[in-house]
Amino acid sequence: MQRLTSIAELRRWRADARRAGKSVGLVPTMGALHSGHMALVEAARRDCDLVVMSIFVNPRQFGPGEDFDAYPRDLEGDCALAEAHGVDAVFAPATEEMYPHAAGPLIVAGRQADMLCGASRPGHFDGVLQVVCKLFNLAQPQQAFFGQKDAQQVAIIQTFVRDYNLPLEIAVIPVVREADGLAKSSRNVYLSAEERAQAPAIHAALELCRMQVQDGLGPDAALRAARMHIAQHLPGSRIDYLELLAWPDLLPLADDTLQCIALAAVHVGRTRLIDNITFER
Ligand SMILES: Nc1ncnc2c1ncn2[C@@H]1O[C@H](COP(=O)(O)OP(=O)(O)OP(=O)(O)O)[C@@H](O)[C@H]1O
Ligand SMILES: CC(C)(CO)[C@@H](O)C(=O)[O-]
Ligand code: BAL
Repeated sequence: MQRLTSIAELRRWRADARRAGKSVGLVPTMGALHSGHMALVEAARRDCDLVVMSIFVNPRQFGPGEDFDAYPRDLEGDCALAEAHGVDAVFAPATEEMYPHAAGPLIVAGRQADMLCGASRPGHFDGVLQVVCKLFNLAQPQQAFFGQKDAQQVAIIQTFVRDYNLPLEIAVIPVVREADGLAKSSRNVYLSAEERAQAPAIHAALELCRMQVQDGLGPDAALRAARMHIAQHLPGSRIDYLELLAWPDLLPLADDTLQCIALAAVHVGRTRLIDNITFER
């Protein structure tokens, strides 16, 4: 596996792939890799000749007071795991390599960024689009792989790719969970033993919401039941949002909505966890 740290090295790697007639799959990550990331790698290996993974904790998607400094970093462990899973190249640039200027031209995410995580993390999705756009331009992948765990991110990136006619396909990989239902996340390491034991209540609440809707209950009643479940099973937590929307456009449910998504962000101690499930009504 090749380890690339400069933009020039990534460009050379990409040019070699083109000369060899190989297709490229990009897996963008912030590192602290787990089996959720590996599901993205496996899909990329199935679909593409070569897989490049980026590992970059992108400062521009963190707001003031967020966990940029505390975010788990383990480049050596990540590279070993990536290599063991057949990643061909890891691109792990320094911040100055990606952002040589203090301020760059901003990409402003549209309507889909005004709610959910975008409402509590203003500017977050502008930062995501900025780094993702640079990675797409550098790696020029035929496909880029993202996790459904970050559902709003997926919707915003898909809209961006469509609106700007970017020449690549976005592949979306289902949420990988622990045996008890907790979505795998690099931030799970922040949880205390007690918080970790209670955290599966988020997924259980989303499932409860799904069952209620599929049993014919209205969205408000289903969301109330889900909120109550979290209050009972995750005492001391704070719900940032818990919503039921149409998927993938993230619009309010209409009478004829078929594809739904139940999404939650919950503060568990000092950790903010997100999760979602999609289902048919
Ligand atoms: N449990 C998971 N299942 C599927 N995809 C995942 C999962 N966790 C992360 N991913 C995907 O991996 C990619 C990189 O995510 P990232 O490096 O932010 O990891 P993360 O575990 O989501 O971290 P955090 O929870 O701190 O945001 C994203 O596309 C994300 O959706
Ligand atoms: C897509 C991404 C790697 C951009 O920094 C990040 O938002 C993430 O890990 O989901
Ligand atoms: N996976 C989303 C990246 C973030 O929380 O900044």
